[in-house]
Amino acid sequence: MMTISLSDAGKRFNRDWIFRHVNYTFTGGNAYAIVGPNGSGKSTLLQCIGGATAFSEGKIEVSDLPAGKSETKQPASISDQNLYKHLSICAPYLELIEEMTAMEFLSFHQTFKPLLDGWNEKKILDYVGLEKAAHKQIRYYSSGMKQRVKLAQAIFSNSHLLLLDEPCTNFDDAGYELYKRMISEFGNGRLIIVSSNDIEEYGFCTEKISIQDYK
Ligand SMILES: Nc1ncnc2c1ncn2[C@@H]1O[C@H](COP(=O)(O)OP(=O)(O)OP(=O)(O)O)[C@@H](O)[C@H]1O
Repeated sequence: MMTISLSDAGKRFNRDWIFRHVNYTFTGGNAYAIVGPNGSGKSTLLQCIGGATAFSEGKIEVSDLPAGKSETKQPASISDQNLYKHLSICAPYLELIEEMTAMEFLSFHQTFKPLLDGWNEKKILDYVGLEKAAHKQIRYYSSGMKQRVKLAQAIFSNSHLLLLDEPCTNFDDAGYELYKRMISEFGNGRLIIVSSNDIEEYGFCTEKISIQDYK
């Protein structure tokens, strides 16, 4: 079970503080929404949690208790340098490798981040409705199709921490349905943090963090 604790965490760019004094504990098996207006710092907080960028002040502590171990055992703490091994992320600023086909991309990606047990590239592309485009270069995909690949890559990676930044960008109604189905089928037991302003994207989250409370 993964736990992430933020103590007095803050982030600034140059002289501007984006958020400060965040004291919060995220625990595995739960889903959290980070909400706030455009430019308020939702993506920045998510990137700091994922270790893509550092907090400017405060502390982040991450621990993970392997499944099946007794809760009384001391959880293993995870260093900042190792956190990336435990997480997967879907975000607008992360690029796909457009020269590859979706099949090649998932295949490449799983060489450094294994897929969920029992899944392979073909099964995943079938699941997300891209079976006909599986062997087409991603550069020829529509924006919604690209988003399906991004989301599939994050959700079907075998990770305990799932960071979703505006996960339904460019989705049509069927895309939203697919997203909800994926969360309910593959979200259990994971720690999920969604950064979004769209209730359709974060409606399943049980906890809500308003970034405006940390200005
Ligand atoms: N690398 C950077 N250098 C300087 N300022 C930055 C940088 N990245 C983000 N910012 C600023 O930090 C603030 C928060 O940006 P962020 O992208 O986290 O907001 P957001 O809440 O996710 O917005 P949106 O809802 O539009 O996605 C913005 O004012 C932005 O201009």
